[in-house]
This record gives sequence, structure tokens and C-alpha cells, in this order.
Amino acid sequence: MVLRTVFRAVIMGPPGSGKGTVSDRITKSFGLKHLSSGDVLRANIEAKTELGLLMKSCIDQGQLVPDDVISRLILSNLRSMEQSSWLLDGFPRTVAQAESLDGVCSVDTVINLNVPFDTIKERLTSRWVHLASGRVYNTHFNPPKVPGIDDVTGEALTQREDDTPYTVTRRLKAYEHQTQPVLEYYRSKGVLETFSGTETNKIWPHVQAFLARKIPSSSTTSGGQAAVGKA
Ligand SMILES: Nc1nc2c(ncn2[C@@H]2O[C@H](COP(=O)(O)OP(=O)(O)O)[C@@H](O)[C@H]2O)c(=O)[nH]1
Ligand SMILES: Nc1ncnc2c1ncn2[C@@H]1O[C@H](COP(=O)(O)OP(=O)(O)O)[C@@H](O)[C@H]1O
Repeated sequence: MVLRTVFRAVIMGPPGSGKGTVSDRITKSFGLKHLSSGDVLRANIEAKTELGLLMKSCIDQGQLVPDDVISRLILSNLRSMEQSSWLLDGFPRTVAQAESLDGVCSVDTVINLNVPFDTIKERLTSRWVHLASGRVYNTHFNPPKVPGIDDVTGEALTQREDDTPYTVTRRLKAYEHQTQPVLEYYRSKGVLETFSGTETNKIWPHVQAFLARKIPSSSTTSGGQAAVGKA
């Protein structure tokens, strides 16, 4: 009998390190469901929910939103993905968040994108996003086919209000002080895998090979349900 189980991964790295870009490649290659905390927050802002409006000023100022708010939001989303293999992007960003995640499930692997801050700064000011899907472009690295237009839907792309040089500096500070300790937290649990570099196209083959070893019978179907077969 084949026992089916699920695979749970987290992707970490400073703002602009390529988490969204690599997550997109992982979901396409391995069929994991992708949950991005930034996308969930931006969807709330776009929908003008009470929570979204409350969180907007934190985000625009480059600060992290409160642990209890984001933990509740993400853990409730994860409950609806219980039967699926998933990739969590942008959460946890503090040790308190990592502990709250541990309270509901254990993480199989944490992919850490280690990209120098200097590389990141110039990337973010040329980032364009399709808000509804979270698809991300860059005027130099992966431009849309038509400038300012999403390749898939034909809808308009926007620039994030928190991608200004001043706010990016604040976000990098928040990363250093609040998020870097989470790397130590996962390192001590033996699940941290770090990938260093300045170009996603060079980092990606290593991430792909690593996950191919970790998820031996991974599903590449579009169902997004990468059940891992165990003998
Ligand atoms: N120049 C360059 N831009 C990249 C590279 N990888 C990703 N980007 C772009 O950098 C920006 C940040 O990447 P993203 O995946 O959104 O990073 P995240 O903030 O960690 O989720 C986006 O505009 C990407 O298109 C790369 O290797 N070189
Ligand atoms: N886990 C989290 N904890 C606290 N704030 C968060 C979290 N995830 C996202 N945010 C807020 O949303 C903003 C955008 O997040 P995100 O889209 O993940 O940025 P990036 O991909 O550039 O690192 C963060 O700067 C922060 O204000």
C-alpha cells in the first residue's frame, strides 16, 4: 500500500531576493500550492477590508504588521490547505510567527535565498506586479510582453507603494532585526537550506535539484496537490 503524505515548505529571504519568482517556478515544477503573506495582505487592502485598511499604513511604512494579526490570517488560510502540499512565502517573518506555525504543523524544509542587499535595492524599484494574481515582472529581468500589461490577463500592472528606495531601506532593516533570527530558529531544527547568489537563474537550478531530491515522487500536475508517495 502506498502511504500519501504532504510536503510543507517555507521560502525565506530579504525583500526582493526572488521569493515570489522562485515560488512561481516551484509551483510550476512541483505542483505545491503557494501562499504568499504579502499577496494575502495586498488582497485585503485592494478589497478595502477592515483588516486591510488597518494594515496598509504598516506596510507603506516598511514595517512588519503585528504578529497576532498575520499569524491568524495565514493559519486560517493554511487550514483550508490541510490536505495539500504547500509552499509558504513571506511567513514566518519573526520567531513568534515561526512558533505559532509550529503550533499547528511542522515544516519539512525552509529554502533561504541569500541575496546581497545591494543587488536587491535596484531590483525593487523596477518591479511591476499584477495585483490579482501576484505575478511579478521586472523591467530589466523579466519584462512583460507589452509594457505595463500582465501577460496572462491583459490587465494593467502596478508598482507597489512600498517599493520606493526609502521604504525598501526600512524593510531591509526590519528583515535584519526581526527576520534573520528566524533563520537561526530553523537552522537549529535542521531544516534550513541556504542558496546564495545574485541571479535567480543561477540559484534556481540548485533549488530545483534540491527539491527534486526532497520530493522524489512529486506531482507536476496543475492540480497543485503534490502528494508525496512514501513506500
Ligand atoms: N535583475 C534581476 N531581477 C530579478 C532577478 N530575480 C528576480 N528579479 C526581479 O526582482 C524583483 C523582486 O523579485 P521577487 O520575486 O518579487 O522578490 P521577493 O520580494 O523576494 O518576493 C522582481 O521585479 C523580479 O522580477 C534576477 O536574477 N535579476
Ligand atoms: N509574515 C509577515 N509578518 C509581518 N508583516 C508581513 C508579513 N508578510 C508580509 N508582511 C507585510 O507586507 C509587506 C510586503 O510583504 P511581501 O510582499 O512579502 O514583501 P517582499 O516579497 O518584498 O519581501 C511587508 O513589508 C510587511 O509590511
